[in-house]
Amino acid sequence: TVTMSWGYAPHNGPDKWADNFPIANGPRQSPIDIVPGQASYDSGLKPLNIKYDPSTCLDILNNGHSFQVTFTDDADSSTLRDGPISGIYRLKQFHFHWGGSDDKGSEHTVAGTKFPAELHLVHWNTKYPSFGEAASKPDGLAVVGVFLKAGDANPNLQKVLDRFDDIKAKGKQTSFTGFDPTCLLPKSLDYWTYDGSLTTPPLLESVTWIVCKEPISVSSEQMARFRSLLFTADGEAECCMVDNYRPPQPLKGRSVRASFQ
Ligand SMILES: O[B-]1(O)OCc2ccc(NC(=S)NCc3ccccc3)cc21
Ligand SMILES: [Zn+2]
Repeated sequence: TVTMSWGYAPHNGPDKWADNFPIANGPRQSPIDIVPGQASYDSGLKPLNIKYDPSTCLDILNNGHSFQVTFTDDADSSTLRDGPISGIYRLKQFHFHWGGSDDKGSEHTVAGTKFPAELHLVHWNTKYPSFGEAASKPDGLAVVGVFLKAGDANPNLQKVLDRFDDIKAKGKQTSFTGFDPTCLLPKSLDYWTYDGSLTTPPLLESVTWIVCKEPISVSSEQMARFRSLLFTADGEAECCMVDNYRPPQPLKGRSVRASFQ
């Protein structure tokens, strides 16, 4: 099968994904616009229980759609528990989505507000044997989303950005160890949660979304660094990696719950 070269350009971007991935028009697609006034506070929601082990951090990769930091997930070393989920979910990778300017870039929006970027920490349910298996189950994945807001430089984020010279082009990968992504979480772990999907093909409807209310900071210089990455591989005409976000999708009757009042 010729895997479709999906992307974010007019010819292969979000408006074209349904051609090869009909689930793009499914009942629980992501991202969504979160309207705080319409979210219902659920006192039954537990606080997030996040425990990451920096020794599970493996490498950093430019996959042509974003850059991702990947973790070894053959043990319950870096896990997400409680919150809206049951059982133990293991951290697999984190990545970002961002814009070509500070007025756009996040996938989720808050009452229509776009942030310059959004972090996704991807976890899979250990009731399944692997990430690939879990990715096709309705309770298979749990993704923690964190908004990035323009402001002071973020020294923790800088540790990741300092490796960009090694992964500028699509397919580039370099070792990246000893990083604890807890340092990328906001002070408050108040969150909204709803049932959704991957926001990139194959758009599988297997994600319990957990979107933090509080953003973390990023400076405009740091955002410029994100935009210095390339969608393209060495030898191809250079195309800056920007606007790698899917716009909000129809809620289709879903409810969004809040862990806070
Ligand atoms: O929506 B997201 O951008 O944020 C959350 C999230 C998690 C995972 C992905 N995609 C992955 S891991 N695809 C490869 C794959 C997909 C399915 C099976 C095997 C392998 C994208 C996103
Ligand atoms: Zn993502």
